[in-house]
Amino acid sequence: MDLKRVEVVAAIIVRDDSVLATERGYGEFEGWWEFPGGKVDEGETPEQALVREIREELNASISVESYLCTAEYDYSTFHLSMRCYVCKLIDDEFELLEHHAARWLNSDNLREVKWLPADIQVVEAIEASNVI
Ligand SMILES: Nc1nc2c([nH]c(=O)n2[C@H]2C[C@H](O)[C@@H](COP(=O)(O)OP(=O)(O)OP(=O)(O)O)O2)c(=O)[nH]1
Repeated sequence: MDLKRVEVVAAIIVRDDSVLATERGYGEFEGWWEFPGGKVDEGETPEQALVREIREELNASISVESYLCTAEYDYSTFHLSMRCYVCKLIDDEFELLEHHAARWLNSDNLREVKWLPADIQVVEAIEASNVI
């Protein structure tokens, strides 16, 4: 049987030579690290979903700068299709409304956190780009 397809957007928030990683604060993947974002609602563009999710999760405004990659990954109960965009914080500040922790990671320590399995593809795309 085909797995249910879940469409997600994720923000690769860049500042200087670092990207923002956040630790999931609840649910099945609690304790795993991810790029902030979430599911796209019906009728939303990916960019609109991203701006909404970052407001909900980080109480921050972002500008969506460019498309980076799409991670495709089969979890046991669903297929994840995750579009990732390079973004910038409009103000420097953010709050962790849903996550346990956040870290700014650079190219030397990008692999130090326990990334969600799908995110290894995104880490590779960051490494192959000149994003950080
Ligand atoms: N936001 C985000 N989600 C990711 C990443 N990597 C990854 O596998 N995922 C998965 C985890 C979730 O199953 C799904 C994102 O959905 P979500 O953040 O809305 O999570 P959720 O299911 O807890 O949300 P909700 O239904 O409670 O609103 O994508 C990532 O880097 N960022």
